[in-house]
Amino acid sequence: MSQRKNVLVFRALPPDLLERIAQRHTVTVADPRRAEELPRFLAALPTAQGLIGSSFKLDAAALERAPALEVISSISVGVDNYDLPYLEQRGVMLCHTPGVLTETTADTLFALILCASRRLVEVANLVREGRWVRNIGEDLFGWDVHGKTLGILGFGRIGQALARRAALGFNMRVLYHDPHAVQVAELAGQATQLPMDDVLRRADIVALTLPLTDATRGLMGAREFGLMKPGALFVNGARGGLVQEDALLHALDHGSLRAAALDVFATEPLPQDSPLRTHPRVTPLPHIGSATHETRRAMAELATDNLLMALDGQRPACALLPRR
Ligand SMILES: NC(=O)C1=CN([C@@H]2O[C@H](COP(=O)(O)OP(=O)(O)OC[C@H]3O[C@@H](n4cnc5c(N)ncnc54)[C@H](OP(=O)(O)O)[C@@H]3O)[C@@H](O)[C@H]2O)C=CC1
Ligand SMILES: O=CC(=O)O
Repeated sequence: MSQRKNVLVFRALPPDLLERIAQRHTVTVADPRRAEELPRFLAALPTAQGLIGSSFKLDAAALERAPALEVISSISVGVDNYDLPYLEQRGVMLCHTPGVLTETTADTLFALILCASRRLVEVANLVREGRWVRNIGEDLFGWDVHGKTLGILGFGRIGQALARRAALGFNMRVLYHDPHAVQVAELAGQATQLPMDDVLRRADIVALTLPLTDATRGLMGAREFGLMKPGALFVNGARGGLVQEDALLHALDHGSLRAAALDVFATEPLPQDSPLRTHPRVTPLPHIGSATHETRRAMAELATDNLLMALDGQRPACALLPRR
């Protein structure tokens, strides 16, 4: 039996998974995003050997308070909340949850495409608010999705799952950009890799499915929105920091972007005074890409497995750091 260690759980876990961890280690549960729990979180950091949670920025300054730390097990695939060079230099293991959320997140992205193209929120509100008194007119017609060209920036797990839905389910052409030359056999003839600017120029719908890093922060700015086809739809299911939000608003209000469908924002939760919250041509979601019962459960299980393996001195398959 390995040594009992201190684990700080900074995002709610299902009770049975908490119990699994507590059988082996000493657990503190404290969500730093809740003001009343922050003091307990800060008090537990100095002795914590394992951290498990998500949706909270743990930068170098925060982790300086955790000198005993051995592993962070993130309940997410994205790891932009962590300072990777700092963790690498300290030798702290970082694990994440790739794969188990891929299909659900691609579903969400495709739902956003359909929702924004067919204006589902607008017309549902018309019915709810008792304004459906005659057949709708052209002012509320939508745009077809089937047969269009979908551009995908970031052709990894989620990008490919989105491409499959588009090409195989909706007869769409797929253009994608990724640093790797990725080929997906079942999409042969229906998905083409191009430089990013060509994807932007040629796609009717552009979707982001790439990670937020120092290299990709602010990737979509005025120049990039300016390259997009007149009347195109922009979809972000990855991270808000990839987009210069002022440039997006400008493209909506003064450029030729038709609409934006966004699951993620530069600041989350979206500030009350953000123009993106109420813009008539923005479909905003509260970062729900992976938020189904089944997938959130699978993510929590995988993160728990990762944590326990790492605290046992093993390297889980989902360890990103230390790099091999
Ligand atoms: N909305 C939500 O709730 C969710 C959002 N996400 C976000 O989606 C992201 C992608 O997840 P996933 O598909 O599993 O990750 P993957 O690593 O499988 O795919 C991302 C791909 O994007 C590539 N990439 C990196 N930089 C660029 C660039 N400048 N241009 C084009 N492609 C680039 C990566 O290449 P390389 O490997 O070389 O870096 C990789 O092939 C996550 O990082 C996360 O931020 C994920 C889940 C849910
Ligand atoms: O945004 C979600 C993630 O898993 O990353």
